[in-house]
Amino acid sequence: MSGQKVADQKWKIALVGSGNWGSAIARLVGKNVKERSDHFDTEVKMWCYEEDFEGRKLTEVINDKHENVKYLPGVDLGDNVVAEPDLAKAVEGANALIFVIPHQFIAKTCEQLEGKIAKGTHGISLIKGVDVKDGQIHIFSEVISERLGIECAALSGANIANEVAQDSFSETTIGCRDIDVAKKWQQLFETEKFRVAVSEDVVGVSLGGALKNVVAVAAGLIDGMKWGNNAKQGKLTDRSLDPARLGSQAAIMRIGLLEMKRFSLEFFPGTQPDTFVQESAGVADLITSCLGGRNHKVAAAFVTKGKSFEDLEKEMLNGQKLQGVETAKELYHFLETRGRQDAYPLFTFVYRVAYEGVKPDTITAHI
Ligand SMILES: NC(=O)C1=CN([C@@H]2O[C@H](COP(=O)(O)OP(=O)(O)OC[C@H]3O[C@@H](n4cnc5c(N)ncnc54)[C@H](O)[C@@H]3O)[C@@H](O)[C@H]2O)C=CC1
Ligand SMILES: O=C(CO)COP(=O)(O)O
Repeated sequence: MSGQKVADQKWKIALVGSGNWGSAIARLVGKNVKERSDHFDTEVKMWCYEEDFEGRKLTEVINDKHENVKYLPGVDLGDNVVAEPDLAKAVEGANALIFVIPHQFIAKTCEQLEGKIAKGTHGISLIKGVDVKDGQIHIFSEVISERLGIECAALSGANIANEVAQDSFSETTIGCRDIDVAKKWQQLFETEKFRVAVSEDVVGVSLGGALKNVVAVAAGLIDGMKWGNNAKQGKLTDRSLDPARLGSQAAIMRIGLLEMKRFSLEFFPGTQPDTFVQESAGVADLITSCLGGRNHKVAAAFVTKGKSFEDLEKEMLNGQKLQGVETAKELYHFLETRGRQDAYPLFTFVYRVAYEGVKPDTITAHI
């Protein structure tokens, strides 16, 4: 592709991932490439980490029904989205890769891809999390870029997969330093109902999505503590917010947002503080996740059911993965190596509740 302007290149897309968000994005991208076939190859490969589904291979069922019956049931993915269990085959011939797997699996997945990706391939990470190793912290665009030797942008925003899959209106942010490449990604993802803004702040876009997951856990704990009576009366719903407690939620979001910003500026100098307030990847994603995401839902159940996060993830998410609790652990260990846990009381509190048995109702003594 060298020498050719990005706008004139025809991109062939492959997704590395096929979970709840992966499938919703595969559907959206699948529709767009059909409509924009001058710019994109019309087949979209989707790598599936293979598993059995009711006695059959999940990939076979997806390709038969054009539906990810496990991770996005009831949604037509389109006949040009092709599930592929072999990672190397899934990315073969693609020159644009969308990375969308739970963050704990990216290292292993990159390991399998090393040496298999052509120079000049474009990447974008939709993963919400951070990579912490040997006292160092990185965003996943950097990890992918370094491991695979390709440029990698980021996409993050207030995007609940099931809502995007129903074409509800929402916004997102692409972080990409090369404006021509950013425009091409925008052309791939944007629809009338899925608005895509572009920012050069790849780090801010990535950290907004990663860090808000920890805050969403705290928000869920708050809701869980106030749900006691409703739960007993059988009125508990995924999104039941007690109107009398909205101030508590707002307090968690405000405190959380400040920690997110402080953390980003301290450890990723050059992050643009405006990203957190102006972009969907910042405050909008924080609000959405604190009101309605999986992290919030499971954290509320942690209080009401008294089970571990690990057990609740298995029980409530049917194979989908929580990112916030794992991220809280990674942040805690990173901060510990620098003696900075006390500067981030909310992040630290979430870690202590999840892993050290600290009681959620002591939150106000900690933050
Ligand atoms: N679901 C959502 O609403 C949104 C999710 N995200 C982010 O996108 C990323 C991916 O999330 P989802 O697509 O929702 O995934 P998910 O939470 O549905 O996770 C299930 C996926 O993980 C795969 N998996 C399980 N074990 C694996 C392994 N060992 N190696 C590789 N893959 C394995 C499963 O096959 C399945 O495809 C996460 O970082 C998440 O925070 C971002 C925006 C919205
Ligand atoms: O990132 C998300 C919404 O933007 C989804 O958050 P959860 O993983 O908590 O569902």
